[in-house]
Amino acid sequence: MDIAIITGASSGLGREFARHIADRYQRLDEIWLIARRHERLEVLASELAPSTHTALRVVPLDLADSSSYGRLGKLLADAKPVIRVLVNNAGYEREGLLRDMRPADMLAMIDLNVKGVTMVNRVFLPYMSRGSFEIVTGSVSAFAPMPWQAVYGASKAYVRSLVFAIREEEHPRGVNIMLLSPGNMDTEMNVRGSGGGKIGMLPYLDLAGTVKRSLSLAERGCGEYTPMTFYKAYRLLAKLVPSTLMARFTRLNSGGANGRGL
Ligand SMILES: NC(=O)C1=CN([C@@H]2O[C@H](COP(=O)(O)OP(=O)(O)OC[C@H]3O[C@@H](n4cnc5c(N)ncnc54)[C@H](OP(=O)(O)O)[C@@H]3O)[C@@H](O)[C@H]2O)C=CC1
Ligand SMILES: N[C@@H](C=O)C(=O)O
Repeated sequence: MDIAIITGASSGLGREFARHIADRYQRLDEIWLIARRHERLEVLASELAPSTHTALRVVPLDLADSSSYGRLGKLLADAKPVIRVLVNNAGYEREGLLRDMRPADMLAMIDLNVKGVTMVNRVFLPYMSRGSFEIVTGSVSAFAPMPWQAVYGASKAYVRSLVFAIREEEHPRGVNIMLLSPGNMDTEMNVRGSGGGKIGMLPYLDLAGTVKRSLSLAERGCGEYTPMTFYKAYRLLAKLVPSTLMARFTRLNSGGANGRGL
């Protein structure tokens, strides 16, 4: 049984991936939609059902909760699928001065963006084989330290490092892993116009275009995709300039002394 799996499918980028995958890979037997909000996933599944022969499986899970990995392992052991496409996308973001942040928010980012993204790989990679590919959603926030988004940026820097390492581990058996590093996207996480800071004035990506291009690049074995020339230039800048100086620059873009939205 050939399947695709999308985490964070209940909104934003993940939901867009689900729509495109259902349309693009009509030969899949099942698509598994994972997120916490069960009803949202059910609505998406019924929206997609009329235009695909692929079965849609709603898998409501909290990927920040360690017990979910065992439950996924059990589902996989029962179904014994070949995972053709994996979109490891669920993410959580809260910002503020680290010394003032709610510990629960900080832990939620670490539990999902670091632990969850890592364990999704551990659980699913053994079921992927030659020709399969994974897209992991990182962020431009990984390129340089991000004052007022310190934990989120660091969690995405972890993702970036993880992806490039396991990409090499998986290459010999023909499984491609691609890091997608988006800039601003108008989703629940970052509703356009809702923040007071300067980051909100940076360009926003077109979700459909980003998803289409990501799938075609990952299919072809690409390892990294940063949409938009503006964010590619930022990636290059962050490579050339020392991190301490970059942090000063990103601090200004985060809203200066008061930070973004504070
Ligand atoms: N929006 C932006 O500007 C940018 C976003 N990103 C990254 O893109 C990815 C997608 O985010 P985006 O679509 O923008 O944001 P959304 O908030 O719209 O989507 C986040 C998704 O993650 C799911 N999710 C959150 N927490 C958990 C959890 N504990 N367990 C399982 N699923 C969870 C949410 O579903 P539910 O709440 O139902 O669990 C939702 O489906 C994230 O990794 C984000 O960090 C990167 C760069 C920029
Ligand atoms: N979530 C984003 C910003 O708020 C990002 O990853 O840049």
